[in-house]
Amino acid sequence: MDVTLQGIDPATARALLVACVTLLFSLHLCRWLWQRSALCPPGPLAWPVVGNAPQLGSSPHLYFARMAKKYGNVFQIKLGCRKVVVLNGDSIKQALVKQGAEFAGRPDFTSFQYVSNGDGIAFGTVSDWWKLRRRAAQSSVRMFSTGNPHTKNTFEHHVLCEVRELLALFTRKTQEQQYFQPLTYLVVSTANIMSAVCFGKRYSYEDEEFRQVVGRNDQFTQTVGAGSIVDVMPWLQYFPNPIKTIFENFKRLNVEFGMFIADKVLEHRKTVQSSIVRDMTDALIVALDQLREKTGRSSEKDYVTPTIGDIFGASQDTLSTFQQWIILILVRFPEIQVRLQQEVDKVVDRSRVPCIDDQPQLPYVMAFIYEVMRFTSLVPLTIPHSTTTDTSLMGYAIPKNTVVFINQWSVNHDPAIWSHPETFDPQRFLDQTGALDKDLTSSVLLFSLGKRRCIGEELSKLHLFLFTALIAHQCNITSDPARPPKLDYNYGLTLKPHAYYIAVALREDMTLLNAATGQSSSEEVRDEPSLDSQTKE
Ligand code: HEM
Repeated sequence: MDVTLQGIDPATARALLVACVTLLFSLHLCRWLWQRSALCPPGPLAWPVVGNAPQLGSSPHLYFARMAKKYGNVFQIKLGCRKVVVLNGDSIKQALVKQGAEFAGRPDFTSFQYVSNGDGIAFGTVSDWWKLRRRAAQSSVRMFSTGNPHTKNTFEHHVLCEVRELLALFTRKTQEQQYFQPLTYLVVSTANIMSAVCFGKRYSYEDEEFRQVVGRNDQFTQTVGAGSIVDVMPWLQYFPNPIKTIFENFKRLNVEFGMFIADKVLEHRKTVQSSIVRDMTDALIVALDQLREKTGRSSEKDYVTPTIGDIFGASQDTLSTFQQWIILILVRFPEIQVRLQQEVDKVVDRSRVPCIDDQPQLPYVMAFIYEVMRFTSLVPLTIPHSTTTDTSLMGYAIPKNTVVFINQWSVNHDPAIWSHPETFDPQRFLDQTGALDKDLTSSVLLFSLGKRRCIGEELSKLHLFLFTALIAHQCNITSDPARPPKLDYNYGLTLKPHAYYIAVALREDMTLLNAATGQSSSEEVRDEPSLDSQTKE
């Protein structure tokens, strides 16, 4: 030691030491950075400030599917200054089911704070209290839909009554205008079914407050859908621009929606009894009050409003959009409408209306519904997820709090699963004996998977079955030859079909529907609707 250091003064020795340590540290850092970048998901080059936002275009799910072909099922983009990992194809099951807890978070997006005041289930991130509330919400949904034969029958009655009102309205509109736009009526009709189960009340098609509350779904879904600009470039809120205006409207509609729901909860609280649970709001008041007591949160705020608000909001938007697609597809493919009619006529005949118990005997109806789910993928990306911890997926490192987009569309249009995925063909879900192919129906991804899977899946399938079977049994729907229907849509959390025009003719009269709903055939339909907004669609 003495020999090597001989002739070197202490200051030089110290400098050499520092240089060596710095060199070693730099080498180590370079290696670490290299390793990290090697493990990062690949992805397209991003622009400064805006990232890949301009590339998303009007259909981000299609852009993501194209990028997945280039970079693989797990890739990364930048939106504004946020990194977003996009999952496609088989990586979705791996993340949401096999590594469910790690991918179950929600990002801290600005828009999410305004939905249900940031206290809801759908847009809130995971916590123990959130899990308890989610479970309570799930069981109250079941209690008023698919829980047992009695609840199923009550739910069926709500659907029957609303389909009856809707068809009476549609035939009257056809008489008055020949061809009319059905989109808004389908929203009010669906919202009424969910209002009956959530609040024990239906509304007239003319009710201004109700129309205001449910008539702005498109503004809501545009802002919370994956790829929404305000969430990744929040600075856009601070000076006048179109995004700021959209966001201001979004905030206003959330406040108004919250007030509508809070009012219903308040009314229920005045008369609720734990021995007679009348509807989902009652069920949630009882369940959440018990939970608050059990967990020592009695003094905390009331979570009934955000919870029932999420159920009502999530259900009426998705189900009404689904119905809009069903009607559009029936007029776009009239031969499929005829095939549905043939099946229901054969199984149900013309002496009664279709009911829940007919479902196993109506495989083509179910095949049609699954094909509408697959083909439209009307919720193309789920609500954005985030990682709850540092994790890795398919060999790529994904840090905690990374925003994750789940591209359901990519699964439903994967040519490895579906032959000619761009063709609408319900037959693909039937096996050689004409029975529903359960393996294939379970390959459709629309309600997500894992810990964030939709809590309304069973209710939705029951609702959509009844709606489709009743429509096929009761009426003929045709499109306006002067305005042929197109399958175009506006992107958002749900894909909204563009306006289209239809005419509706009853196949017989309303006698069977009246009898099934306990309505005398001479009775007038309850409301005379005049939705001005129809002309604005
Ligand atoms: C066709 C109808 C429907 C479709 C396509 C649909 C689809 C979805 C999707 C894709 C999600 C997001 C899952 C995720 O982020 O991974 C979701 C969440 C949710 N849905 Fe549905 N949904 C439908 C109907 C309903 C109904 C009828 C209800 C209530 C009765 C409902 C209540 C909810 C709730 C509360 C969540 C949030 C779950 C969570 O964050 O843990 N949905 N739904």
